[in-house]
Amino acid sequence: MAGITVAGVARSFGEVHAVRDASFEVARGSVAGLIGPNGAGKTTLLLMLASLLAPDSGTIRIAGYDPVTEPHQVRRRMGWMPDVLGSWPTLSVRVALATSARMYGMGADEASARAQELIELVDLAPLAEQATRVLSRGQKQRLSLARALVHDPEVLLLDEPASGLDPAARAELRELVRRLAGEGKTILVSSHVLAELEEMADSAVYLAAGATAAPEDVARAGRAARHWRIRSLDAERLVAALGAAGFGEVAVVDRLGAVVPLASEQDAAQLLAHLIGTGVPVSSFAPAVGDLEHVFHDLNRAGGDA
Ligand SMILES: Nc1ncnc2c1ncn2[C@@H]1O[C@H](COP(=O)(O)OP(=O)(O)OP(=O)(O)O)[C@@H](O)[C@H]1O
Repeated sequence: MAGITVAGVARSFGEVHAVRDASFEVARGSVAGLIGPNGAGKTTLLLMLASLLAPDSGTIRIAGYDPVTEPHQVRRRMGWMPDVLGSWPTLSVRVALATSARMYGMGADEASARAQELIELVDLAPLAEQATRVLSRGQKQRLSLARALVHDPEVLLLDEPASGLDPAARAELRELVRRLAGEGKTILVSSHVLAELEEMADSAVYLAAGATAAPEDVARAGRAARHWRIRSLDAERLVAALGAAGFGEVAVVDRLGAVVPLASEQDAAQLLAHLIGTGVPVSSFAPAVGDLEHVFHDLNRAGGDA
């Protein structure tokens, strides 16, 4: 059984069709990225998965339970990290976490032990006795993640968890998410930072104008023509060789090298062999953007053309 199953889910707010048709599965013990432009319906979808908003139609299962008819079962097994932490501003980090733990039915001693574990897990020890209102945005994100983990849930829903985090904290978040998935948790993460998701997610759910992209469209987008960035120790020779190779127009030449549109991985392999064969000192040859970003742009372009 999948950790998360969504089939034909829709939700409107009056005339606004925030989610029109969402269908996807996230395998147990895996991380899925939830990707979509602003206003695509990501937060609305996550709220429905978290049992905080009822769908108008469709079915959702979280660890096998229905958030509409079995919200208590879902909340026991699901941790929700909202994009903005709404919390008790005057409580200390430690007391806020212990209070959350008490709300899940833990006794006082168990709750304070859990608070201590979580403070260490998200690296908030030096701030444990501070009121939560004095935390920086990134520190609040870490507290919010700790709160989502209080009851050791099977399924985690993270809405923009990396927002406001510095690069070191982002790297720690990635590691933590991977570790939690390794322990068997099912994790759905929404983020606009696709390079971030690239390193963290096993799969991706693309949402545009309230609808998830069909798997065949995602596969097609993955195979579509894309830009490759090529660097050489001798930029002039590279540009001359590219012109002569006839693989397509060089799109950009800048201090980071040349960017060339190529129809397929086969073309990329052939061009690389050609450049090396003609003696161009190539120092780097790679897709200009990651796979997720490539698919995201291609799907949005295709959606815009429709
Ligand atoms: N409570 C509400 N009442 C009316 N409209 C809403 C409500 N919540 C969301 N919407 C609308 O539904 C659409 C989807 O919003 P949602 O917040 O789910 O998008 P999102 O993908 O999370 O966007 P972002 O990436 O900008 O956070 C938007 O047009 C939004 O204005």
